Amino acid sequence: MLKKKEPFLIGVAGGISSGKSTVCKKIIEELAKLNSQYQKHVLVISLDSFYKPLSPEELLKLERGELNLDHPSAFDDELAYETLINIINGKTVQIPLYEKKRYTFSGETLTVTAEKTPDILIIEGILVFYYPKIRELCQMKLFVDCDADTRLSRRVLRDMSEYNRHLDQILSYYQKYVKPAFEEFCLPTKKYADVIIPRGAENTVAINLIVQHLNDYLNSSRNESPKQEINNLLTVSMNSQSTSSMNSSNSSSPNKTPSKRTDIPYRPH
Ligand SMILES: Nc1ncnc2c1ncn2[C@@H]1O[C@H](COP(=O)(O)OP(=O)(O)O)[C@@H](O)[C@H]1O
Ligand SMILES: Nc1ccn([C@@H]2O[C@H](COP(=O)(O)O)[C@@H](O)[C@H]2O)c(=O)n1
Repeated sequence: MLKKKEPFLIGVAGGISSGKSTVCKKIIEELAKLNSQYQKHVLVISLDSFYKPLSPEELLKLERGELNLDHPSAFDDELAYETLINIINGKTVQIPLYEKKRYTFSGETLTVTAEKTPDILIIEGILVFYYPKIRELCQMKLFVDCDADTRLSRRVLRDMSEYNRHLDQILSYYQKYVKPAFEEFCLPTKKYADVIIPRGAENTVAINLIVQHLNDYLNSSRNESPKQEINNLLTVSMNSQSTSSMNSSNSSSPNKTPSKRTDIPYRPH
């Protein structure tokens, strides 16, 4: 059996509640429709999995609305980068699952082993393109564009219905931290995107172009045994883990060469 090709890394950035996760799901669904014969493996990782754990003092600050979870320093970008590198190099990694509602990690992790190395790896989050090392690792960069009113209204609905947060708390946090951080750290990274997606998952033209490109990549990366059953789609979302399946065709390879990363450091165990 020939060695499996390393995963194709996609970065998906955009403001809060812009539709990043929904775009990821849509890409996966549409890819599955194009590929009917072979199991493919797509792994979506949220940058939320790399929030720095909060100390009891920091949790108290958060309760007082004095801790900024939208600032680049809130994430362990080095750990996120190393995790991506290790997945790309076929190493076993543990990805912690973050619970937004409780501002903490659930204690559960998703294990990605060499056998489960994905064909396509997606990292999504507000600041995915802020960190140069992560940004430069991405072979395809997508920025989900959505107006601020829509994002805020989605955020209010989500925080109230899913996380039982109070309206005044949500709005003051938004004004104090979320909006300024979007303007200072997220929006300026839009320029790095290969594709800017207005209207998110509803933008079928953009989604279809992206999916076609990925399908070409999948069909040109057939250096694994064709009948090899690769584990199903794995999705790590902000606060949940779900598994579903996705198929891909192994038929006529268009032999296209997707953009290739260079200088990926090899990280031994
Ligand atoms: N194109 C869209 N039209 C309408 N609602 C959407 C659209 N994209 C996402 N949503 C909804 O907005 C909310 C936030 O979307 P999500 O994909 O979770 O955003 P993000 O991952 O950027 O935080 C969800 O309730 C989702 O169903
Ligand atoms: N426990 C937490 C941690 C972060 N947030 C907010 O999530 C936003 C980013 O996630 P998106 O899915 O909206 O991109 C960011 O604005 C954080 O303030 C949270 O609500 N709870």
